[in-house]
Amino acid sequence: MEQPGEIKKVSMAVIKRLPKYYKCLGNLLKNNVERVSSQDLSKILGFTASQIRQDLNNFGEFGQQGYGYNVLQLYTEISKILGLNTLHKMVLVGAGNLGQALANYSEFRTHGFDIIAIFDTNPNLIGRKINNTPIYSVEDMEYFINENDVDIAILTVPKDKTEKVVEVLSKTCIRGIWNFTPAEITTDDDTDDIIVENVHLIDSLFTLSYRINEDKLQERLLKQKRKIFPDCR
Ligand SMILES: NC(=O)c1ccc[n+]([C@@H]2O[C@H](COP(=O)([O-])OP(=O)(O)OC[C@H]3O[C@@H](n4cnc5c(N)ncnc54)[C@H](O)[C@@H]3O)[C@@H](O)[C@H]2O)c1
Repeated sequence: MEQPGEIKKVSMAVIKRLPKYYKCLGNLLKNNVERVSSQDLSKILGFTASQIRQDLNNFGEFGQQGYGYNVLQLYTEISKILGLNTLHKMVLVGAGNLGQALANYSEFRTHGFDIIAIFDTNPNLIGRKINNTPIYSVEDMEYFINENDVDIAILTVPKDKTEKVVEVLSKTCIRGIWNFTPAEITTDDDTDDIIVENVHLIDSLFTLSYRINEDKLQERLLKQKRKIFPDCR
């Protein structure tokens, strides 16, 4: 049986829900809530209570019948699983529109993700600071990353520059790339050890568009149905 504190491999679907649990438990802690039931969590999060019990069972036997979950214990455990109990050093590559917006977002630091350097090729940017973080020449990136044991690179360079940057990153100790460019980062022998997480706002917008369309379609179908069956709800 899994003991609290032991970490086992969990599915990607569960991992994607973990930040929601983490934020929710954090809010409960702020409100001095010591324990919570899966039913309470279900009301807050919108997942079914049985889904929640199943998800959280991945991390040990935290829940007790009639007691629920110990909020602090579960919060601490999820923070460990998400790797939030350690400080992550990050660099940002590409200090343009998006890069500057991300560098100015102080919430990353609050959660232990510290952007310690920014790299760019533009001589007008090199030497300046964004949110107190210095911008260096991309020429110095490889040395800097290895010297400072950086974990994560945030990629906000133009699409056609991505491959070159990734080539350099693959020679460093970087473990993860948070890729905001539209470029597909292919993993070869060099980049195999680097985990890539893609963020595509456009995909999210398309999903929203699909849902709006679907909603409109449902309304249209309902209107047509009501014409034929006026009592239909
Ligand atoms: N993921 C998303 O949802 C999303 C949203 C908007 C933009 N983007 C993408 O993010 C990237 C940046 O967009 P932007 O609007 O900030 O562009 P931008 O042109 O304003 O900024 C790009 C920056 O990268 C720098 N740069 C160019 N080559 C470089 C290199 N080899 N090394 C380091 N820096 C280099 C440029 O000097 C510039 O400062 C683009 O690929 C864009 O398509 C993604």
